[in-house]
Amino acid sequence: MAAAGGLRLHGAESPAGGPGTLSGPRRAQARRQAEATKRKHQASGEAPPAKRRNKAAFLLAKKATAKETQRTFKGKAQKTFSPRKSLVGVSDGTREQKLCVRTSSLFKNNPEIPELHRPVVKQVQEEVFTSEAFHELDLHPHLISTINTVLNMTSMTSVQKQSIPALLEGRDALVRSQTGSGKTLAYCIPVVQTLQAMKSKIQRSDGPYALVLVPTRELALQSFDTVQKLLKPFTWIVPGVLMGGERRKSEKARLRKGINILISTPGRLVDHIKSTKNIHFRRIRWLILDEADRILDLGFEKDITVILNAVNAECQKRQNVLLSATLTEGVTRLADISLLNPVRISVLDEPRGQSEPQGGAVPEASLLPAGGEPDSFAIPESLHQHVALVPSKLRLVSLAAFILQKCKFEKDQKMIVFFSSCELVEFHYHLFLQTLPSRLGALASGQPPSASTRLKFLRLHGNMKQEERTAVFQEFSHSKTGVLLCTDVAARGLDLPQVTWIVQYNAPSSPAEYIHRIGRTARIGCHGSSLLILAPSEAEYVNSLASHKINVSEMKMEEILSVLTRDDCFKGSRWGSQKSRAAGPQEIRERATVLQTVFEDYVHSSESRVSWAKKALQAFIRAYATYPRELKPIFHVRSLHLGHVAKSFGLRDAPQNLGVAAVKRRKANLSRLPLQVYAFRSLHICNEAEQIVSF
Ligand SMILES: Nc1ncnc2c1ncn2[C@@H]1O[C@H](COP(=O)(O)OP(=O)(O)OP(=O)(O)O)[C@@H](O)[C@H]1O
Repeated sequence: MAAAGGLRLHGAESPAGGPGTLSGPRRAQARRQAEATKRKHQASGEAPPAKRRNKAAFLLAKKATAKETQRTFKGKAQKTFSPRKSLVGVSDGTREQKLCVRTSSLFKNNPEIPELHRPVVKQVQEEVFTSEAFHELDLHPHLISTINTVLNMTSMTSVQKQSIPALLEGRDALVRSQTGSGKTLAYCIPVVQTLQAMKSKIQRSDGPYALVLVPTRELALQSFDTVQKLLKPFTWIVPGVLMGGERRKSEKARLRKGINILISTPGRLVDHIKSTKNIHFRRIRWLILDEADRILDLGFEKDITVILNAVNAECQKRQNVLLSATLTEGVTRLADISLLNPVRISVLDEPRGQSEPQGGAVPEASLLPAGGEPDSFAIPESLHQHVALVPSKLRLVSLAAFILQKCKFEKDQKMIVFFSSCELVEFHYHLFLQTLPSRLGALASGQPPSASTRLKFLRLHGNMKQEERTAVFQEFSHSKTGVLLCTDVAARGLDLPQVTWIVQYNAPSSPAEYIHRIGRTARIGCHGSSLLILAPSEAEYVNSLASHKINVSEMKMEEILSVLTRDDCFKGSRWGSQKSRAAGPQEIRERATVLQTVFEDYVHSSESRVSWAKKALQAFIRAYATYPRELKPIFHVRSLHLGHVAKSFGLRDAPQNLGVAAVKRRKANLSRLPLQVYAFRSLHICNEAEQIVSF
C-alpha cells in the first residue's frame, strides 16, 4: 500500500503515545501542543495526569488520518495500516480517558497483524525408540547392568542402535539424529566398552585415551556426568573435564595426575595445549566432536585446527566421530579432513529421494543439503510448535502473560525463554523478578507470595561467573517447575528434564538454532511445546521455517493476553469491586495496560533504571542488526519502530534525539557506511541509548 499523507516520525510518539500520524503542519501543531503539556508538567515535577495525557493522545488520534504509515530508519514508507483493520489497534478515546492507569496507547497504532498463510509442510520424522535392548549388544555385563540399573534404560534409541555396533567395529562416523534422541550414549557406550576391554589395563597416568569436544561448559559437565555413571564398574578409568571459567591451576594438577576420558570445550583445551607441560595425546584412541556444527558456529574452527594438529602430531590411528542434530556445510568440510572412510548415520524416517534408504548408514548426500536446497530437520513428533504475531508494543506484556498462564495457572510447567543476548536476559530476569512475583502475591491476597503463586525465575548466559552458571544449571535441572531465561548458551545439547515449554522471544538466527532451541523440550519421546514470538513485520519467517519443513501453528495474541482476566491483580480501577464479568476484548486490553504500567512504573522509578532499560533496548537493536544476510529482508533494524520497541522495555517514550534533523544529520554523515558498520559505530561508540536511534 502506498504511504498516505505525511510520515510518522519513527519512534517519536507523543508522551501519551499518540499516533503522530498527521501530515505536515497539522502534525507539528499537534505535537507542539502535546509537548507543551508535557513540559508544563515536567516543570512542575509531575507527570501529566492520566486523563490529560490520554486526552492529548485522543486529540491527536482524532486528527489522525485513517491510513497510517510507519517511517523506517531509511525514511521510506514501509508499511501502511489502518487502525480500523488492526486487530488490536481500535482506538477508543472515551474509554481510555476513563482508565486510571498512566500507561497509554498500548493498543493504538499497532501495525496490522497479517493473516498467517502458513504452508503446511510434512515434517521429517524419526522413530525415537527401537524394540532392541542393550543386552542384545556385545557389551560387558557390568556395563549392561549399569545402563539398566544406574541409568534406568533398557531399550536402545534408533541412533544408539545404529551407532553403537558401527563404533564398536572401529569405524569413524558422522552421526545425525534429532534433538533429545540419545546421541550422548551413542558414543559414550562404545568408548567405555572399548577402553575397559583393553588388554593392558588402563592406568590413570597413561593420560587421555578418549577426547570429547563440546561447545559449552554446561554440555561438558553433562557429558562428564554421563561418562562418570557409565564408568561406575570400571573404577580404574578416570574421566575428567576441562572448561573455561574453571581454575587452570587445578585443571593442570588433574592433568598431571592423569585423565583417561577427557571432556573439554575447545578454547580451554587449546589453552592447555599451549601452556600445560603435562598434556599429551600419545594414547588417543577416540576423538569425538559433539554438537560439531555449533563448535564451528562459535568460531572454534581455529581451535579445532590447533587440537587436530596437536593430536595428529602424537597419534595417527584413532577413531573419529562427529555428531549433531543439524549438520552444516562446515561440518562436512570438517568431516572430510578428520574422518576416514566414515559410516554416516541418519535416523530419518522419511526418505528424501526414492533411491535413498530409510535410516541407517546412508550416503553423504542424504545427510546434508543437496544442490543448495534448504536443509530439512527432523523434529520430535511429540513437539507442538506455535507462533504468535505480536506488535512490538505488546511484546513484553504478552511474554509476561504467557509465563503467568503456564507457570501460575497450570501445574508442573517448566519453561525456557530464549533471548538474543546476555543483556536482554539480565534485563528481563530482573524486571520479572522484581515485578511479577511480588505483584502476584501481594496484590492478589494482601499477603506475601505463597508457594503456589511464587514464580521461580532463573537465568543463564555467557556473562555469568562459572560457579553461578553451574549452580543455575543444576538447580533448573533438578527443579520440577520454573522459568529459565537464557541465551543460546543453553540451546545446544543440554538435557534439562521435564521442560514443557520453550519460548523464543527473539527469533533465532538460523533454522538450525531454532531446532536446537526447541529441542530442549520433547526429549526422548516426551511431550513438549514451543512458542515463537514474532513481530507482524517478521511474519515471513514462518515461510522461511516451512522451507526447512518446520511446521508451526498460530497462537493468537489475544488468547495469550486473556489469561490476565483470570488474575484480579491486573484489574484496572475502572472495574471497581465488580467480582465476575465476562472477559471481553476491552477488559483484556485494560488488564494488559495495568500489567504494562507495572513494568513502566518499575522502570521509571529511578533514573538508573531508565538508563538500564535503555541499555537493554540498545542491546536488542545491536543483536537485531546481526541477523545473517539471508534473513535481513525479514529482520532489519530499519523496520523497527523504536517508539514501539521502547515500550517493550518498559520505557514510556522512545529515547530522545530522534528529531528528523538529527536523523538526517547522522544519515548525511554515515550514509556511505554499510548498515552493520553504521549500527556497530553507533551502538558501540555511544553510551547513551538515545544515540542509537540515529543510525
Ligand atoms: N536408550 C535410552 N532410553 C531411555 N532414555 C534414554 C536413552 N538414551 C538416552 N536417554 C535419555 O534421553 C535424554 C536425551 O539424551 P541426549 O542428551 O543424549 O540426547 P541428544 O540426542 O544428545 O540431544 P541433543 O541433540 O539435544 O544434544 C537424556 O536424558 C538421556 O538420559
